Amino acid sequence: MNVQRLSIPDVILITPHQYDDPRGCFFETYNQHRYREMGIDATFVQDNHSISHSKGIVRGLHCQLAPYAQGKLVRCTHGRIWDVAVDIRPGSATFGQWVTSELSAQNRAQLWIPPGFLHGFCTLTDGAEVQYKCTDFYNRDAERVIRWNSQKLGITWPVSEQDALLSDKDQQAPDFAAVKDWSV
Ligand SMILES: Cc1cn([C@H]2C[C@H](O)[C@@H](COP(=O)(O)OP(=O)(O)O[C@H]3O[C@@H](C)C(=O)[C@@H](O)[C@H]3O)O2)c(=O)[nH]c1=O
Repeated sequence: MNVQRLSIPDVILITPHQYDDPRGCFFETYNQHRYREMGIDATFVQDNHSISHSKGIVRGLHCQLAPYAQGKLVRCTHGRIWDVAVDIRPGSATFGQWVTSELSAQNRAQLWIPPGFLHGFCTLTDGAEVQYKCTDFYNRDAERVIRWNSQKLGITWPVSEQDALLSDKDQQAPDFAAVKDWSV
């Protein structure tokens, strides 16, 4: 298993060890003991499976406010995605900074995004499936949505504004700069 802390060190990129044999391969996608050893002291209560049908679909940026903030362990099980996490933890030295990683069915990589981050992704292939474990339950009222290409954040997405496909909710989301209360 390869464990890499990103430029925001609480965000961790994990590549499980893969066991290959003539039948195919095997790898663990979550092991409480091993993940706790690397600093992911989380209890997961909900698993999500998201299917996107084309390239250039953007989901995000989303979070849930405290006390419903969710940590997420994200992986891509079909196709490729470009995954983004934005630090919105009050008082954090890296507040407003973001990290990205390419997750794919091929590279098996997982991104651990702790509570207190916005999350979003863009599909890089025609068809992508994303599965993620969450540390808290979905709560529509606690959800906050921020514009994916917020000028203030300056995230370099792999898709243009014209080509990006978004939900109505994500299209109408406010800019990061417009939000004054980040009590997540
Ligand atoms: C996220 C979620 C949505 N839903 C419902 C609400 C809605 O009717 C439908 C689609 O929801 P959304 O449009 O919010 O789905 P989506 O845009 O895929 O939202 C997700 O985006 C990524 C980036 C995340 O990080 C997730 O936490 C989640 O916010 O599914 C649930 O029932 N449970 C859930 O956990």
